[in-house]
Parts: sequence; C-alpha cells; structure tokens
Amino acid sequence: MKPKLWLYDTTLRDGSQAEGISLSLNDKLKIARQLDAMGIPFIEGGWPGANPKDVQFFWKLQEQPLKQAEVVAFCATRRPHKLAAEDPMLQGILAAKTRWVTIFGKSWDLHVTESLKTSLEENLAMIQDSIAYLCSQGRQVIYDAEHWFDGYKHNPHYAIKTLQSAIAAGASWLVLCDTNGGTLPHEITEIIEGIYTAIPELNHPDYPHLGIHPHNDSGTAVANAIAAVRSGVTMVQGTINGYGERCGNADLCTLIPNLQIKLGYDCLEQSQLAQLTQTSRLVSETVNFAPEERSPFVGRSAFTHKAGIHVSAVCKNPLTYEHIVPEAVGNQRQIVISEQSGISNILHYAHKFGLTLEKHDPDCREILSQLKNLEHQGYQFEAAEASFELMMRSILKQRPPLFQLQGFQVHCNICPESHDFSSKALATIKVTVDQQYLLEVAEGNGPVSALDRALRQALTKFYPQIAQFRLTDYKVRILDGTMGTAAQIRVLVESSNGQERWTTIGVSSNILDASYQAVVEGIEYGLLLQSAIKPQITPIT
Ligand SMILES: CC(=O)SCCNC(=O)CCNC(=O)[C@H](O)C(C)(C)COP(=O)(O)OP(=O)(O)OC[C@H]1O[C@@H](n2cnc3c(N)ncnc32)[C@H](O)[C@@H]1OP(=O)(O)O
Ligand SMILES: CC(=O)C(=O)O
Repeated sequence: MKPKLWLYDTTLRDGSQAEGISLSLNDKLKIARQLDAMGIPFIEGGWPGANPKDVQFFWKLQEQPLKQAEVVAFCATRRPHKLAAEDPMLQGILAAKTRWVTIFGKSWDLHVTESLKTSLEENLAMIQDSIAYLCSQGRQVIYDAEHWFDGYKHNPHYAIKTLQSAIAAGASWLVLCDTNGGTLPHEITEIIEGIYTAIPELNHPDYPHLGIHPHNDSGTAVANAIAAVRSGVTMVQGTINGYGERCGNADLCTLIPNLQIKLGYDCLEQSQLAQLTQTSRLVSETVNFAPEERSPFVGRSAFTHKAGIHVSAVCKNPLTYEHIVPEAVGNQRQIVISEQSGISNILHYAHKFGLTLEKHDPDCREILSQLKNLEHQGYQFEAAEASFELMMRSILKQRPPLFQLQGFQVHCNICPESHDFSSKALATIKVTVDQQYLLEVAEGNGPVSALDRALRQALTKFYPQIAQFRLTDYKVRILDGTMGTAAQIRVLVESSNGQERWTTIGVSSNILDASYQAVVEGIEYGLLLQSAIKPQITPIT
C-alpha cells in the first residue's frame, strides 16, 4: 500500500455553489453524517459568516459532533488594508469553533490587481496575516491557493511568493486550486515539479504538505487530481458526484476508487469504500438531482451488461468485462435484455424468473428471435421486464389466458364551444372469462383511464386481488415522429400492488391499442406475482 492520502470533501461548500443546488440545514447535516460514516477525514462544511445557514450548521455540529471527521470552516483572507483580528469573516470562522479552517487567497497577479484592486505586496500581507492570526487563535490552517495554476503560468515568481507567505505564516497544507478548471494533466505534473524545485523545503516532512482542488471545466478534474497525487500531493479535494461551481469539481466517487483500487493509495477502509454507491445516491437524492446512470463506479449502468457477447463472457467470468468487482464500491452487476442480446441473456433471465431453460432447448432460440422481432417493431423490454417474462412464459407454455377479449369501444365527448373539457371518457368492454360473457361500462378522466376501469370491473369478479393493483405511471413515446399521426407509439405502464412495482409495454400505431396491451399485461403480471392464476386455469397444451 502506498502512503496515506487525505480526502477532503467540499460537497457542502463548493458543491453548494453548483447551479440548481440549494441545501437546507438538515440536508447539510445529513450529508455530513454520511461522509463521516464513510470515513472522509476532512469535511468542508461551509462559509460561516457568508450566510446564516452555514453559521447554524457549525453550531449544530458543536452540539452533536461528527464521529471521526474534522469539519472545516471556510473563508477568504482578510480584506485589503484591514487588520486580520478585526475582519468580520475571520471572526466568523473562529466562532465556528472548528480545529481546522481553510482560507483562500489569491495566487494570480491578475486577480490581485483586477479583483481585489490592491497591490501585489498587500495581497502577500493578507495571506500571511490571515493565516498567522488564525494559527495564533489555535487553528490548524489549510491554505487554498486560488487560481494557483493560472497564476503560476502567468507569473511563476509571484505565485511562488504567495505560497512562501502561507508557509511563513504557519499553514499546515497548501492546496493548489485549478479554480477555472483549464489546466491539463501534463501541466499539473510540470507545475508541481516547478514548486518542489522553487521551494525544496516542501520535501521535508515538517513543512506544509501539498493538496489539489481541481475544477472540471476541461473534463479533466479527476485526471488532474491523479496527476497531482502522482507528483507528490497528499490531499485531494473534491465533491460527491462532482457537484460544484460551473462544471463542478473532481468527482470523489470516481477519484477515490481510482486512487485506492487502481493506484494502491490508502484512502478509506474497504468497508467504507463499499459505501460509495450508497453515498452517491443519498447525495443526489438530497440535492434533488437525478442520479447520473453512467457515472463510473457508482452509476446504475457502471456494471450493467447488455451486449450478448459481453453477457456470455461475464457469466463465465466477470473479469472479462469488468474492471473491478462492483461490490468493492457498493454497486452491483446487472444484465439487461434487448435486440443486442444472445442466448446468454435469455438464460440469465430464465434463471431470474425461476424458469427452467437449457441452452440447446429450441425454445431458447424462439424467445431470442421473438425478442429481436418485437424490438424491431418498437418494443423495448429493457424497460419492461414484466412483459418480457410474460412473453417467455407464452413460448414456454406457462402463460394461461386470463380472459378472451371480444372487443372494446372508447368514446370521448369534447365540446369546445361550451368550453366543457371536463366530461368523462366512456369505455365499453366485452370479455369472456371462464366461458362467461361479460359486458362492462366505465367512465374515466381520459380514454385510457376509462378502459382500465372497465377492464378491471370485468376481471375483478374473477380475480378479486386486482382491486389492490394501481397504475402508478404511464409513459407514451412516439417512435418515428416523421410519420406524423401514423407513427408507432410505445406505451409503458408501471403498476404496483403496494409492495412491488412492475412495468409492462405495448406498441401500436393506435395509442389505445398500445395502452390496452400494456394495461392488460400489467394486470396479468400482478396476478402472476401473487401466483393467483395457476390454481384456476390449466396450462395450454
Ligand atoms: C474560488 C471560490 O469558489 S471561493 C468561494 C466563493 N464562494 C462564495 O462566494 C459563496 C459565498 N459568498 C458570499 O456569500 C458573498 O460573496 C460574501 C459574503 C463572501 C461577500 O459578499 P459581499 O461583501 O457582498 O461582496 P461581493 O460578493 O460582492 O464581492 C466579493 C468581495 O470579496 C473580495 N475577495 C475575493 N477574494 C478575496 C480574498 N481571497 N480575500 C479577501 N477578499 C476577497 C472581492 O474583492 C470583493 O471585494 P469588494 O466588494 O471590495 O470588491
Ligand atoms: C477555493 C476554490 O474553491 C477554488 O479555488 O476553486
């Protein structure tokens, strides 16, 4: 194992700077406790003094401290030509009563003259005074060198002087920020080598250590962090799911497994690393962003196998198409079915559905061929496993008919002249169940709802369990928009019995026909789940 790397999470501070994120105090506390449980050693909680929520966050953690993590308060250096001891922001981070504080200062001369509107000498004094003051108050200081790489590229001599000011004042860490996210990995390596050449004392263990805070504007934040670590940096800053200002920060969910599993650095215990997927999902749920399915390591698709060649090999040995064991990061392997499938996908699903099927059984080829033909017509079974199971059972002669449809009609009465759009749709359905003929009529808010009700009305008499089923989602997609109203339509219906959910599919050029297929299969699958059909109806021979 290589040396210890210090992980520094800034989801609660830089992550909150992401467009669309607005965390409540409770959200912040929930995320902090999860990061703590996962073993992250440094958690940047916010900027106390910048807003009341962040002040309260640190109060709350004084009342109920984290178990192992150092919670860090964040702030800027003092204002130009003011005393550090009188700076309200520095008083704000002292009031947060954390052992560690992070302050950011300017490394790029452009920022000193354009943004701070002060002299290069005064900026050095701002860095030095602020750090020295915080150290005098018993704090350990992490110095974030804002715009470090851009500053070094434009004026290396001055950028180095800013670090020397932080060292002289007693900073424990010097964190090199790629604030605008424009730096590439090879530049990171060259510039860090330049720092060690200019300040050779940094090789000494008693001197401050280096860290990295990369932004992702070039899509290279994780690569830049890895390059920095390989150049000797021992603290990496990032956020869960890469949330942060503009294009975000280094995504710790990608960075940590790469550093630990691929490069052998000591970041977290194995059991903590296995909480990564759960943490990623908790944070995305808390910030109310849809989880990114294709995220490396933690995304739902990260270990999902679709192509037949892949599935065939993975079933023999997962190493063939997986770069790590999914469970190492708390994720899991999935296999999906589609027109890209081969026999291996079918066998996997037969096993999953508890159906007996052998590789050389002709039914296997028949199922595969029907799957591919139906997908060609517009079905997408990946999203509707329940319909796929029913299709498999049909071919395997394990799908007794629920009823025979004799026909249905749906009427909608829309009267724009009277501005009355509220009248209900009416459906009439004729079915035969167990040789009994039934005619049912029902109203609904729309045609699909009326049809669903009429069908349930008829079937509930024979299958009372149907009363518990609910249609929980209904999605329509036009498959070939250029065909106008003649286009094929795909309908996905999600149903639930209160405990489980399942999705069924219908495809037709007629939206009612497509909806009917999906609704009927939804009911049928619900009954199958409760094994309610089997005792009543004898299998087809
Ligand atoms: C690279 C980063 O992401 S650093 C973190 C950035 N995060 C945030 O800005 C979020 C929280 N920020 C805030 O709530 C507010 O901006 C505050 C409370 C910090 C400041 O608000 P205001 O006093 O109204 O100032 P405003 O936001 O307009 O401008 C920022 C000021 O900070 C100054 N400043 C910027 N960096 C530094 C620094 N390292 N040291 C000292 N002052 C700084 C700017 O020069 C500017 O000063 P000016 O008003 O004299 O021109
Ligand atoms: C400090 C910080 O967030 C940055 O420089 O990007």
